[in-house]
Amino acid sequence: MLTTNPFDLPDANGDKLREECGIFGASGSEGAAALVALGLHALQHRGQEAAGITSFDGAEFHTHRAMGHVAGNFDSPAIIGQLRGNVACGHVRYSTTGETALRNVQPLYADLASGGFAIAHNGNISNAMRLRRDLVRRGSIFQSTSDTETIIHLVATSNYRTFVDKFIDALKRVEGAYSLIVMTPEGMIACRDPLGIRPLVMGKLDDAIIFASETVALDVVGATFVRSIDPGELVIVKGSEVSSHRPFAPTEPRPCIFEYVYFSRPDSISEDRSVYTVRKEIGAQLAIESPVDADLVIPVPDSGTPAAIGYAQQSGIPFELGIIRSHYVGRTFIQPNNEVRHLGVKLKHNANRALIKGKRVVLIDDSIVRGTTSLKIVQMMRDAGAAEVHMRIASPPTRHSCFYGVDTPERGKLLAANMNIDEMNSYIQADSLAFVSIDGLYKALGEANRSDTRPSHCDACFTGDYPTMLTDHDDVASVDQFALLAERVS
Ligand SMILES: O=P(O)(O)OC[C@H]1O[C@H](OP(=O)(O)OP(=O)(O)O)[C@H](O)[C@@H]1O
Ligand SMILES: NC(=O)CC[C@H](N)C(=O)O
Ligand code: SF4
Ligand SMILES: [Mg+2]
Repeated sequence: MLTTNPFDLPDANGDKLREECGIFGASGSEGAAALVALGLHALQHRGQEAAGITSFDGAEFHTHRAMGHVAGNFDSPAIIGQLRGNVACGHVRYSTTGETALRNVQPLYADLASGGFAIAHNGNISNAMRLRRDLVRRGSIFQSTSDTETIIHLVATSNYRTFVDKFIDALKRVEGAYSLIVMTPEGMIACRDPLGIRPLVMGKLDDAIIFASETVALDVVGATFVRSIDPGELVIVKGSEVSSHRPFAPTEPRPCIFEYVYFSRPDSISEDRSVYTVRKEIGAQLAIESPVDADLVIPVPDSGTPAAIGYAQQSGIPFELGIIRSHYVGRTFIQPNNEVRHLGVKLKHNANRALIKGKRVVLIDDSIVRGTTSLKIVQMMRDAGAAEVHMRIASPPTRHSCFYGVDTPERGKLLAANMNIDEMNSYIQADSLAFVSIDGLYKALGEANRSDTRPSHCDACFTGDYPTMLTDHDDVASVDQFALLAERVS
């Protein structure tokens, strides 16, 4: 369904696996907002729907939030100039709860009894609906449909005395995934949920303390990496004073393994591991587990590239850029609907014909979600004259939805939730298809295999083993069950 303007894309309908959000905070830096804008720019791959920055000048909070990219929204000196103060935090968004609308763009802000409160959140609260219902019954008036706003109301209605105690009380009532940066008149707090599902790191730039979703954002602003925020840790910055608090009972962390597969930028360091090196290692595992006789290893750019280098090095098959990617199209994960997604893939990738003709090629991509990309790329290789097309995927089949800050399509739309590998192979029309095993993925992280009893990461989208309660999901399921029962009874 094309309009007369082929680039005039219809509104998002939210049924595609999207990425996450990115958060960045700076405390103690003159013109902190400019630094935050640069940091958010480095995190743009994590969220391209909307961006926002809130600053505090010692007396007042200032906010600018808008739909669209960081560059378009924060490249004007007038806007940056109005975000006064030496403390600021910001957010790039992909929505997981609440529609793509200005009222849900973060940082969210409220005037509480304790003063101003701004919050930037990466993750998703898996009992937000239940909490919201209870809060609304008790009189809370929500301004947005975002899960993040429940934290504001829980803080506002907490019976504890100090702000920090109210905040901790609120966190103890939410389940799911959250990396947060919050600002109050007293200072900045950065924290991670007890399982550390979403990432968050701390850096330093002269006297300023920086918090960011990924280390790449520290690099971009010239900050040095200090350490990761620990799962369940709150770091409080008040002027030049930094203190660490651990209000939760210690648990085995479960950071998201998909950060290594796709979300993080390859030049980031995650939990002391280079994301690039892990991706190469996954490719090498894939070559060990699923070798193929071929002439060329070809990456599906962008995020298939490091794994393809690993596959080529391990197999000895030459690596070539057999697909050229347009730099003017973003990630196709985020294309809003099927028609546009197909168009997007064609706009984005093109076969390097001169290289392909008559060759047996191994295509390497990081993941298959709906299969849109694989289907197109295999066909593209055939059209360019490939003799054989073998597809190798640097993650296990994505069979389950994510409830922790990644907007996965519902299960029914995940190719691997509906088909076995042979069926998927027929669907994408490749000569062969293989995925790295779940143990192979853990081997790439330096572990012997996946521990079934104590897995070191969240890998629920591959295994269905969710590390937290999923209250809202279960509520919906029980409502559905109830409706089904009522239907049967009537
Ligand atoms: O099976 P699908 O539904 O097509 O989704 C999977 C594809 O989407 C992602 O690429 P994307 O284009 O989003 O980003 P990238 O440029 O970082 O690879 C991923 O790397 C796969 O190529
Ligand atoms: N992807 C995310 O981390 C989203 C944060 C939050 N749940 C929102 O929808 O705004
Ligand atoms: S379900 Fe998948 S994408 Fe979501 S947090 Fe777990 S590993 Fe990451
Ligand atoms: Mg891709």
